[in-house]
Amino acid sequence: QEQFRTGAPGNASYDYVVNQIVVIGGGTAGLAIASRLAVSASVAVIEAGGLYKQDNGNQSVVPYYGLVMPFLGTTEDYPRQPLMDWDLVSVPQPSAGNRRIHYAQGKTLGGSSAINTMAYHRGTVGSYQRWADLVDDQSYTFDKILPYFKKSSTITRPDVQKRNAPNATVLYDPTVFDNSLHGPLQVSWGNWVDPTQSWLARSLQAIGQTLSSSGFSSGKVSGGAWVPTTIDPKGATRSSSKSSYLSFVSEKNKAGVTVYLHSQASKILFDKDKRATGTTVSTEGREYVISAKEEVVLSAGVFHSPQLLMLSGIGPAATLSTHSIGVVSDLSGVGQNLWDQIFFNVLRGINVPNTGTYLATPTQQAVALQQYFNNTAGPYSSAGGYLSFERLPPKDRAAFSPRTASMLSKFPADWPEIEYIASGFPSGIANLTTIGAISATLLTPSSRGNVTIRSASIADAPVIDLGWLTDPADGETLVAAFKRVREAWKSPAIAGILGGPEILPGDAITSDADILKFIQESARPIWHASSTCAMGKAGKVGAVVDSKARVFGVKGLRVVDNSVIPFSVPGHPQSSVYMLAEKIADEILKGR
Ligand SMILES: Cc1cc2nc3c(=O)[nH]c(=O)nc-3n(C[C@H](O)[C@H](O)[C@H](O)COP(=O)(O)OP(=O)(O)OC[C@H]3O[C@@H](n4cnc5c(N)ncnc54)[C@H](O)[C@@H]3O)c2cc1C
Repeated sequence: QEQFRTGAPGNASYDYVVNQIVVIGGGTAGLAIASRLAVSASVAVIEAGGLYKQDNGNQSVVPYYGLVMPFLGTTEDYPRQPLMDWDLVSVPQPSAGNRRIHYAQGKTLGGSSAINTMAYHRGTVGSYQRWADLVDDQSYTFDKILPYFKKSSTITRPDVQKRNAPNATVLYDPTVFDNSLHGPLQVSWGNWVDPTQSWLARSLQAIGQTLSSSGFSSGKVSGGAWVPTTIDPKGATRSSSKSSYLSFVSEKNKAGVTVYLHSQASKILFDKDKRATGTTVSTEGREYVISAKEEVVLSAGVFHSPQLLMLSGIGPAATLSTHSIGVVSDLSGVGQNLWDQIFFNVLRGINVPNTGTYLATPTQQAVALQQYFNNTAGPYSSAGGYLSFERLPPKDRAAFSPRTASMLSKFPADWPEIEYIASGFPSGIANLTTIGAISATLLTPSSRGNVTIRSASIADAPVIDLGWLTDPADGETLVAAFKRVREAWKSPAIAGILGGPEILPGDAITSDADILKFIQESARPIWHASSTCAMGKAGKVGAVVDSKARVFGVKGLRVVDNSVIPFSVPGHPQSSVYMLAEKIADEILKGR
């Protein structure tokens, strides 16, 4: 049975609580793996945050808000929401306008699955083959992991009547889902389509990114599609790891998960044989130990998993010694190899409505609310939208330096370089309904960042260097993508809706140097950072866990979250995070 504890257990100031398995971090991967393991083990989940419905209300439940939550702002002066977000701000990024970037991460039961923008799709056949090769384990090829993708998700086809959008036809391959498995995560389409997006989709199709007939979940990520989202179609609400996996396990009344809310793990403990025995935890200022008879699973996410490893004596020996932390396992890769995908927008005025147009006045909002409550439809049910992926065409690659061409040639042939997203928002400018945005996201970053610790205390946030644009190949690729975005904006398919010249960066920006400067000054995170505790072959420099997610050099400790995926999967990662949790849960259950 699902249980929540909000205070420290027992009355003493220092207690022991023993479970078979302790999962640190009740986020996307953490709740998925805990729920599966609870079939036969007693599992404790230690989560630093609370319950998002209480702490963030509709914002993290109603799909529309997923796209506009204010605390997702990326500048240093973003509106803070400490009940939901870790308030992480990077060090200045010298190759990106020297900006410090606020990088939102969910601090709540459900983790980042409770604040993400819900797009759901999978990586490419070639990218998973790369994963398998990097970790020397062919059980990571697409064919072999497909059963875990299927096990984790249930798809519901779009409700065409409610969507009421003949120009936004959904195409996907139903054979790569299997609803008979009752996968906890709900995948469906919003019952509303932003008119701006269906217009801008045409511009991307007009420049050669044709509509994919199979969508993006069958191992091909190319061309355009209306992407499905992690929305539960029953009430048109967010499907997070909490609302899906954790509710699923309690419904099935399995052995049970005990969740410790507002509880921060501060140090993983080891016995003399370097076996993980549990973790120290602090709840509302009280310190105690939660012990694990079998194993500890660390699922604290891309920034906090490496932090906790280092605080516990696992990491680069030099870093540990700087902070007087005893070395348990000297692993140079902990906190290194940070991959991140960044994007920029090119904005133009357009004269078609956007979703916000329908929510502009209190009367409109009241109508929309009724549509949402009575019919799970209307603007509040909107999420996801139109995504388009491509490898840049030969004419655009022709400008690449030999080095950049060579860096890009190292990616598998089916790995797209750029993702384009079409969106729009109210303009606030007289006689102009909408500011349309076409963004380009870099999916083949060569720059790498890192995470380290500020001190030996969990109270100090990790130090994050995103490494943005430090490799010139990334700037060159994004300059080429910028030109593709302008080509889309200039396509005759949308000439009739344009209202005035380019708003951002503006028609004066034409040289490669100026375009690059614009990109450096405006690049933003799409929040897909990964790979800071990379999975790899035993003995390979930089590898932190093996292909079963076991940490090298110690026993009884695995890391299962987006930090171990050895690269940023092309596109949006949550499906792969859930897949990994399912795969490792299977592994653990088989070994019990
Ligand atoms: C704003 C945003 C939008 C995104 N949009 C999309 C999208 O549309 N599609 C998509 O596929 N992906 C998207 N992503 C990415 C995706 O959501 C993440 O990659 C994924 O959720 C990461 O899962 P995780 O398990 O690695 O970490 P998380 O889900 O972040 O879980 C980590 C958990 O550990 C907890 N924790 C950390 N440290 C401690 C500690 N010391 N003690 C106890 N608990 C701790 C945290 O509070 C959190 O609950 C988005 C991410 C963000 C932030």
